[in-house]
Amino acid sequence: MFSYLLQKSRHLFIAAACFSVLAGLANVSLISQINHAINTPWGPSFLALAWPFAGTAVLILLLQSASHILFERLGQNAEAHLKHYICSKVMLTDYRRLETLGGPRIQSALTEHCEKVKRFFVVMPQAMVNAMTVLGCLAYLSWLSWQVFLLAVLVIGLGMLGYHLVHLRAIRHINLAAQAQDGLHGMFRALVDGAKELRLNRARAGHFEQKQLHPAIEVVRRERIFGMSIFYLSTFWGSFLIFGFIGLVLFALIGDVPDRGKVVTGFALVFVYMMTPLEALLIVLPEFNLAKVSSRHIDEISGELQAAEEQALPVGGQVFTSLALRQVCHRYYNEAAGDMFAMGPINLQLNAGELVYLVGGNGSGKTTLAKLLTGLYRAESGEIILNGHAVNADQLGAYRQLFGAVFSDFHLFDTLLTGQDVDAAGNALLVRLQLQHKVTVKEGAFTTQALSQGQRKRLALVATYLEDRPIYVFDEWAADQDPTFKDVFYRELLPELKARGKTVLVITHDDRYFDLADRVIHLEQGQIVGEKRAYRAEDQLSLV
Ligand SMILES: Nc1ncnc2c1ncn2[C@@H]1O[C@H](COP(=O)(O)OP(=O)(O)OP(=O)(O)O)[C@@H](O)[C@H]1O
Repeated sequence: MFSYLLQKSRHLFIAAACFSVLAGLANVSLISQINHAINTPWGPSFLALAWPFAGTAVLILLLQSASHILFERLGQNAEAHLKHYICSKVMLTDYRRLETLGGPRIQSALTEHCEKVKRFFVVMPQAMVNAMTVLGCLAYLSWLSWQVFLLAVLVIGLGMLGYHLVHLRAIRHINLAAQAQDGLHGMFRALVDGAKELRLNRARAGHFEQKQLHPAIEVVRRERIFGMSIFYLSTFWGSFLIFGFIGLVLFALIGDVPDRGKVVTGFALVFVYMMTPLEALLIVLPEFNLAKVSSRHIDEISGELQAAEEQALPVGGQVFTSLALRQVCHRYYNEAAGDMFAMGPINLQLNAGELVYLVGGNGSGKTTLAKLLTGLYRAESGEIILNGHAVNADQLGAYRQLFGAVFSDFHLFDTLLTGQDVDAAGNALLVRLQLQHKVTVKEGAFTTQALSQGQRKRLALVATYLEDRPIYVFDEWAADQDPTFKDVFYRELLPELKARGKTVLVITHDDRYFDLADRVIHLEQGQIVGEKRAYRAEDQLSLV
């Protein structure tokens, strides 16, 4: 991911890196000027050194500011780019895969991991300036004494080897913390979404807080402390080597040379000047490693978010006449519980203008069948036949556009994207569903969503109704509506849709209205066990 991001903004990166490198070189030039000034006697030639000094200092400030601004820009660009990239992958990913992957992992990729990758760019300019300063100081050292220079290279080599070994260990802890953090995102959601349940049940709240939330926070805390402590211990190792190096040079290597004072001052100046950037460099290294870990997590998650190919529907697929599931099968496997739910083989045909009810006990597979029918799930085996033509996996995206649906866990968007002026039609529907005093449709959007769950479900119905698709699926829409709205739904809206030639599949337990359906299909344990045409209340569903 890093190389891709760098590649994408390479011009900006090169410019920012050049500013950083120049700032580092200017830093080194400043130290040689200081050393020169220390060894120049007072007089006009000494005073003449002030102007280049001032010029170099101003140049350093300008270069550093420019590189900071450019790297900040790079960081923000990288974060925004990653968010766009992950979001569009999520949008295109197979629905079932998304269900399996789970919201918390995507959430943490979009927040924490993107932020850490951004930090890479934010800390980069200072790291580059520091690295250049250290390299420049080393070059200056080599000019002062090649023996000292070789010793410095040896020390830095040893330091880097130690760092590498230690960081491998630290990253293991940081990874564990990242995994626990993914779980925490789910818990944070439960903290708000489950606020009612938690307040109504102290035992549950206690269990959730003590056995789940706190332990997970604790794991993140502990593993991050371990990981980061190891990182900082490696900084200690680096500083230890530097002190050892300075001691060796000052007390063992220089010896009794002529002009000893001048030589020692020169070395001391370089050491003092080099120490701060070297330490800053050591401290910043963990951030690079954290960014690397996060980038790997983003790679992993986006690898799992596989977009399907998009192809148009088969010829003649656009004008809907009939739809059939042939030998369609699907399985859920719950690894944790060692449990499996198998649906199918299902054979089912829906024709244009048909009103079909799908009934069955809880957990019999009605919603799963609706998800297979609408193309949200890919069948493990079997076929979907649209207007007599098989729909292949790559055509599912186009196929899904035939449907308007309200599932029981619907999400209500503010805007009604129907491509035409729907305010009048929307407001007329709101009147029929007695919501006109609460909400209106204005410029293609609902004026509010601050309504009861049943009222919001009526809004979802309005939004879907206005989409004007050939096939509608309603998953227990009426379950939480009062009798008046059940009547409006079953006796007015559904027959109206049918009269407009729409095909409607209604998942329901409302047996009072079964007689209004053209067909009632009975599902149990993932199998169609009965079907009745022109159903009457006294009818029993017969086995197929
Ligand atoms: N996302 C999922 N992951 C794993 N298993 C699932 C998932 N969704 C449903 N199941 C399993 O599939 C079975 C059928 O579920 P489904 O929601 O299709 O039933 P349903 O007939 O719509 O039930 P209800 O009337 O309660 O809404 C359930 O028994 C459940 O074990």
